[in-house]
Amino acid sequence: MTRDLTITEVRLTPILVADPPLLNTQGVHQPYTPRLVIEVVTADGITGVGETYGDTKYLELARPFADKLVGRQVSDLNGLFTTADEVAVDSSRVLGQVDVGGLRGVQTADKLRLSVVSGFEVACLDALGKALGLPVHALLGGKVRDAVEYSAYLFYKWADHPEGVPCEKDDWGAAVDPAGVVEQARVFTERYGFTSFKLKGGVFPPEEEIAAVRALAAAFPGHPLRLDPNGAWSVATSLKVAEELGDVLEYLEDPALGTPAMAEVAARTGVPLATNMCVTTFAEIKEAFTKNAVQVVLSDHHYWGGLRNTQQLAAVCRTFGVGVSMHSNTHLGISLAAMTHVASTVPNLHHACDSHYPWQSEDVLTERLTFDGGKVAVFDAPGLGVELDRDRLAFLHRRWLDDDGTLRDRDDAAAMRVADPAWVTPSVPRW
Ligand SMILES: O=C([O-])C(=O)C[C@H](O)[C@@H](O)C(=O)[O-]
Ligand SMILES: [Mg+2]
Repeated sequence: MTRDLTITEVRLTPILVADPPLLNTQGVHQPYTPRLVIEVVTADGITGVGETYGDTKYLELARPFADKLVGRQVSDLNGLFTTADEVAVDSSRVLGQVDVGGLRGVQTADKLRLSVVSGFEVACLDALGKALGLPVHALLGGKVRDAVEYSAYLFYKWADHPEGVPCEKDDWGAAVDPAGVVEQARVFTERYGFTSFKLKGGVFPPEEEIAAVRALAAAFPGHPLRLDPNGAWSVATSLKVAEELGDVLEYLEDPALGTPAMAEVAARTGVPLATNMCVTTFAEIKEAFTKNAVQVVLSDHHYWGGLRNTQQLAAVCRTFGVGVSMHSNTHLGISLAAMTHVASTVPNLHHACDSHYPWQSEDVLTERLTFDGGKVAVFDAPGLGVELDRDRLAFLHRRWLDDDGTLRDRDDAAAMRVADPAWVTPSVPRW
């Protein structure tokens, strides 16, 4: 049977999804965070879905990009990149800018484009898979595992967003000390069966975060542990933490900011270093790998440009003997499905991937994805194997429409200022 894979329509739906008060070195998560849901429709009436960042700068690019795709084939995945290059990026969005205050490294025009392309690539792969009756992992060459392991992503957290701020309540409670962190980890294991743990650090002075990791090690002996202060420490502080926690850490994630500082730390500790901050583009690989600055790259299909670029990154890492795993920030089930498909095809994935999904009480799918024993089973249904819940999508879009603009761009420092008007983004190194 021949199929008409021509794209006849692209729908873009920006939404705001509930987010708990999770703390990081920049500040705190807003009560609602923007995401963009992308749908591509083919001449045969097949719809593919994708998801990416929904902040204004991404929407500004996604709209003209979407217009250019009408009339093209969903199978023309390579063409997405050349088409994206034709869309102008407002230089004020990228010059001297960093992503989410630096949490995802530098901001460049290319990275901005790739962050948009990734959502469309996933939507095209979903549509193509549905048209061919094949799961996305088959389009990527086939899965090498039937389930993908994720780690519990622990956060220091307030019980509630600041008083008076409209928000959705969550049932996780507060975690602002070692006992709270261990309790949160227990809930993660009970609800999802995770066996490895990552703590988002850079929030409290290093001694307190060392104590929290020590408490985790005592509560979960032998389980892989990670600590990620998002580059908040000096080289000296990073080395001190590495020395104190070296016996229990699987890796230390971005202890210090930038490749030269990471290389200095790496040269003086045996603890492996992971990053989603100094290697975030192909252009950054050469310096980091030749300086031996990182031992694990945390890929993220959103900003690396999609699932096939993630496979290419994994191949480069394999060539250099560098490990690979996955970074995550707030995302929904479409992206978790996409992450799981690509992760299932990467042979050299030796660490459990990060996922924020357990923190998201809201989704746009008819059925939430589930973790069993800390793993997500790889779907074998055509495409991504997920279905959009149009009522939920409309509800979350209505929230975005009703917002006066304050929540449409993620800003953890601004969210912190609601609780602490004197808060300024800490200069780095903070400790
Ligand atoms: O370094 C990381 O793993 C992240 O930046 C992940 C997320 O952005 C996390 O820090 C957050 O959302 O606060
Ligand atoms: Mg990180």
